[in-house]
Amino acid sequence: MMENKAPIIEINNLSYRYASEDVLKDLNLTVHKGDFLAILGPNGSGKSTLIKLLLQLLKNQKGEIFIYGTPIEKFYAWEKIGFVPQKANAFNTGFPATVYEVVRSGLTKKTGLFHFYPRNVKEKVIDVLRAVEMEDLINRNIGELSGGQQQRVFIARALISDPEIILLDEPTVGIDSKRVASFINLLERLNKEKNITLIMVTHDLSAVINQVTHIAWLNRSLQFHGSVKEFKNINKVNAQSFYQTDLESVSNVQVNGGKH
Ligand SMILES: Nc1ncnc2c1ncn2[C@@H]1O[C@H](COP(=O)(O)OP(=O)(O)OP(=O)(O)O)[C@@H](O)[C@H]1O
Repeated sequence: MMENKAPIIEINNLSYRYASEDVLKDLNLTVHKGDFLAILGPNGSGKSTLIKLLLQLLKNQKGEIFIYGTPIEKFYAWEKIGFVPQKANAFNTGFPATVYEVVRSGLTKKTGLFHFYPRNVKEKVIDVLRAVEMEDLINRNIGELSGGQQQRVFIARALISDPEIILLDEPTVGIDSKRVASFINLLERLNKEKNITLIMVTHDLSAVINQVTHIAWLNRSLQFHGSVKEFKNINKVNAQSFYQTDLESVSNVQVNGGKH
């Protein structure tokens, strides 16, 4: 059972406000090793704020976050945590960087380790590009790639420091729906085969429900957190008020595994 797995992120009574606006209210959430967690919720529900707090781009105001049991303010092993931003199509065709250079830039946190071993860097870049099936495009200009391909490059960039956790903030925005499926399958593979814990903000429940292991439904406070099985069970009981109405209005999801 998942409860036997080690908790790697523990959020206790976390609240956050910008100016006079309470954005996160009294959040409690534990993520275990190997979870593939989708964070869903309406626009403005605090999803990105939560990710920023987990990356310490924002500092805690109230409540605590522990990573591997360490209070996040005292956590320094950031190479264990990768981040994939919402960046599909972020580079135009003239952007002067190759796929190789973009992936290599993910090593900045570990420069000390790789600085004197340029050959190893190249091997490592090829290795992570292979993991996302992009090794053939290593010398291409990043701006010439599709949004979906660029996101794979960003996954490779996150993978290069051998992270144990990857946070993703709406990684499929701007990617056409055919490619979203293969992108989510890639994430599932990283989760299952490399046992990387994934925490992904998404609007698209139907695209991820068969791959993720857990769902957190956020609307400033946490409305639900549990396994996909528990989520489906709740929705059988409470389909109208929760699954159908709330989520469909947010994301135009087609429930029951419908394609779009
Ligand atoms: N830097 C900021 N200063 C003031 N208010 C902010 C700031 N960033 C976000 N907010 C507000 O906080 C609320 C939550 O924003 P957040 O980006 O966390 O939501 P979200 O769930 O990620 O939304 P979306 O799905 O639209 O991306 C919103 O009302 C937003 O306007």
